[in-house]
Amino acid sequence: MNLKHIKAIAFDLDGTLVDSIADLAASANAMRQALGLPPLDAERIKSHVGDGVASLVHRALTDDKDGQADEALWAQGFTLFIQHYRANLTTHTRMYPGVAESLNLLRSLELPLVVITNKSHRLAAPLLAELGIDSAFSMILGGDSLPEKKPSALPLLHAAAVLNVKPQEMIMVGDSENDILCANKAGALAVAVRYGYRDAATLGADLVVDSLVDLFALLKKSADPHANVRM
Ligand SMILES: O=C(O)COP(=O)(O)O
Ligand SMILES: [Mg+2]
Repeated sequence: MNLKHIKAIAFDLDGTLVDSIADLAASANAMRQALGLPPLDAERIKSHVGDGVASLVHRALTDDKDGQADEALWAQGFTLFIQHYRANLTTHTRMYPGVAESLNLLRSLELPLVVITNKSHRLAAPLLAELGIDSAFSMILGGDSLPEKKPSALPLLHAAAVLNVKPQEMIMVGDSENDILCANKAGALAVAVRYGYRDAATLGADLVVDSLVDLFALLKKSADPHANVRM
């Protein structure tokens, strides 16, 4: 695929734009403590992140990736988690190195930028606002914005339709299998970041980058009429 044809870029949030593990782990452990459960390791909680808050609460209560907590316990846990996390979206959460700079650079290429996350919209939007980068994005799709979330192609297809571009003209940048599957099913270019919550080398992305600055450099080069960048 030639990067010259790229007309819009979608970004995953957790593990791609921001490192949110410390705050997610603190909220999961505050929930566990309120329910009389011992704390879990942040690394353990990291392995439970990626399919949205409802699923994280099940996994954090059972400490099992496929675990389903009892319905009443889950409902209590969900409320406790959201209360704590809403108040601590950016206590420790920061952008990864190069993110703020690359968003500005990418905007200079006049490409619309969107966020497609499995986090609830009501958490994702204020998180981006607190970090001062919400205005970089023309759309923020949360895991609860549409009937299906990643790994479904729906959020990416929806973004493409709203932006009036073909999914094949979009890049999805992410850190997990959900992002790559979403991109593949939509027909978009799948780019993985090496620093995220999963091992990027195993995801089967079309391209793996060390930083979003590298992605900008590739796009800029391919926009140069004298360059011939193919991947
Ligand atoms: O909140 C999650 O579970 C993961 O969110 P992400 O899709 O931004 O990685
Ligand atoms: Mg992610």
